[in-house]
Amino acid sequence: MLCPDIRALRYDLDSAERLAEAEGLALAIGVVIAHSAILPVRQMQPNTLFGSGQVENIGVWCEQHEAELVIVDGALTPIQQRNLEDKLKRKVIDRTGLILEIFGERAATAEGRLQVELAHLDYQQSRLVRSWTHLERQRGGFGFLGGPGETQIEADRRMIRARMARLRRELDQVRKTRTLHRDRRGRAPWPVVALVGYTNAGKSTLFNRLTGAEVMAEDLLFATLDPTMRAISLPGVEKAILSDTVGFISDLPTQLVAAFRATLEEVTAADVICHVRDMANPSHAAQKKQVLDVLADLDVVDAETGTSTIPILEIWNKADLLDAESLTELREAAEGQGAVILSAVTGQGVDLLEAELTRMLTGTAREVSFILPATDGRRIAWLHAHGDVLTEDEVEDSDEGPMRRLTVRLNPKELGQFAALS
Ligand SMILES: Nc1nc2c(ncn2[C@@H]2O[C@H](COP(=O)(O)OP(=O)(O)OP(=O)(O)O)[C@@H](O)[C@H]2O)c(=O)[nH]1
Repeated sequence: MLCPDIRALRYDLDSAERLAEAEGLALAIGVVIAHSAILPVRQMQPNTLFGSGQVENIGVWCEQHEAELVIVDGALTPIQQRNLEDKLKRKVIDRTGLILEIFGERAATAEGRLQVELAHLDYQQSRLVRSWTHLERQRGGFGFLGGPGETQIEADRRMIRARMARLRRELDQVRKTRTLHRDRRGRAPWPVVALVGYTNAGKSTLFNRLTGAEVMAEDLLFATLDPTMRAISLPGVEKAILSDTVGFISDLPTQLVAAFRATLEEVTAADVICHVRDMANPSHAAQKKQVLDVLADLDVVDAETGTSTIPILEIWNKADLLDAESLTELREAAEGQGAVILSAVTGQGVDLLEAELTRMLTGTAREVSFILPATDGRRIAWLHAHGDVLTEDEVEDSDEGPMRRLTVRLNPKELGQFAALS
């Protein structure tokens, strides 16, 4: 596992933290790490990224440890990858390749799988295109055109393009179905709580604790690629939906940002976002920034002011790993910031989280539209008595007799009461 420390680049995490994260990612797909190194790169070498002395050292490590795979936690051009493979006589993958492997292994839903395949093809295509232009330039230099190489690469590119077009159509279809489901849920009288957080922060553990579900308890990064939704009950709120999301990681390669944005769309429909943070991790501040950047990307948080369109509750997790002194300091800070300190593993503090969620959910009113038979005087009167009716009109051309459409502001508790009327 090689972590290039490239002088010309700015990193959010320091190199030891980056290496630790990358090792975690590799472990998540069952790679056994024989040797790790941080390699300073003063000047990026176009052919091999690393300098020739460094490449030699890598070769020695590979021999010593009988390594089968070399992972470079950075971006390699197709040429660098090929040259390194030639010199080291081993498979070499870069960070995008590694994350694609993980995503590929973890994708659970149809949409997740389609997205992973699309991202994979996109990655392959860029490699083919680039090596093709490279070949073309060479051929031009020798003064002849065409040749067997070109036809093969052209054919590969055509095949990839066709497959990508088909995948996009399938994805569109899956998304339409998902939106339909979400609309249906949007009309359902249950508030949605979305768990977000940096990878390994403890979202799945907390999700299991709150829902009582044995979903995944392994010590794995990316235990969740696709949002998982479950109903939870909170004191005072009849029912709420808890959704777990994919863990955020630093430096997500751009091809993947687009591909995985959709898995986070659930977050934009949430009533409350719980941001789970691993307070025992020394990089928790940098990790928080990464999470807020992703939320800004989803237009949930304003990148300039830091204000959010959806209330965000910070959960300071892994309290059991902190010493008494740090815990006292955190308690004071949490009070000022409205954060909840807990341990998803021991369960300590989870009752405080439930109480805070109840408070937030019963406090926030939502705009909901109902279409009711005009003859249903009881429920229409109930909405006027309990909610804030914003609009009320007749639905034209209804097949089911005269209907009325009411747009009402109700808090989740009232929504639950209204549902219980029918
Ligand atoms: N000691 C301690 N360990 C915790 C706590 N919460 C989670 N963990 C551990 O942290 C690791 C990661 O937990 P997960 O729940 O899988 O983390 P996640 O945020 O869902 O991770 P991704 O799926 O990668 O996004 C596991 O080994 C958990 O057992 C906690 O409160 N205390």
